[in-house]
Amino acid sequence: MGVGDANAAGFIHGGTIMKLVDEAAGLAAIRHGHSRVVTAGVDRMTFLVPVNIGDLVTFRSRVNAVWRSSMEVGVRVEAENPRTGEIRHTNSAYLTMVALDADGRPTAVPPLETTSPDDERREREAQLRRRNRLAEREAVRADRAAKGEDYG
Ligand SMILES: CC(=O)SCCNC(=O)CCNC(=O)[C@H](O)C(C)(C)COP(=O)(O)OP(=O)(O)OC[C@H]1O[C@@H](n2cnc3c(N)ncnc32)[C@H](O)[C@@H]1OP(=O)(O)O
Repeated sequence: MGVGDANAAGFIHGGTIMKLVDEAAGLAAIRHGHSRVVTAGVDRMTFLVPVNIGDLVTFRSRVNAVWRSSMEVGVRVEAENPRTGEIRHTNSAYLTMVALDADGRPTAVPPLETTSPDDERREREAQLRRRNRLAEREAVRADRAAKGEDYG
């Protein structure tokens, strides 16, 4: 990553990392669904340590779980200092991507084949994040309803 991507402190902008995370997630979802996809939500994005100017940054994305048209994609970001070879885990993110048909409507994607205990753990944790997200939405809806506020 170069100086054009950096902020005044000399670190790479979080927004630059987020854009590339989104692109990496999209590619994993397209590969799985064999269709075009859109980002429906970013369920989590963590910034563990900064990415420095000159770091070689790698984005690894994989589909963790599949529902009907939506998929959770996990992205792991690592930054390597090419002078020392030191590799740091800098970011993790979970995004929900939705597959679209030729008319732009959500369309079903193939089931996910889990082949290892790690795959099963990732799928289980993705189900947990989805349950938490939906439960939070319901809790906010109920709270607003109790106060007579609109839920957009
Ligand atoms: C790669 C990019 O950067 S694309 C640019 C950024 N993204 C966009 O512009 C997307 C804009 N949003 C949209 O087009 C729509 O809201 C869509 C396609 C995501 C969903 O459309 P909807 O009319 O709500 O479709 P619908 O209610 O049938 O839901 C389709 C699926 O999306 C899921 N979904 C919808 N909204 C969300 C959300 N906010 N978070 C997570 N999942 C969602 C639903 O759970 C459903 O999943 P399922 O089929 O696996 O059960």
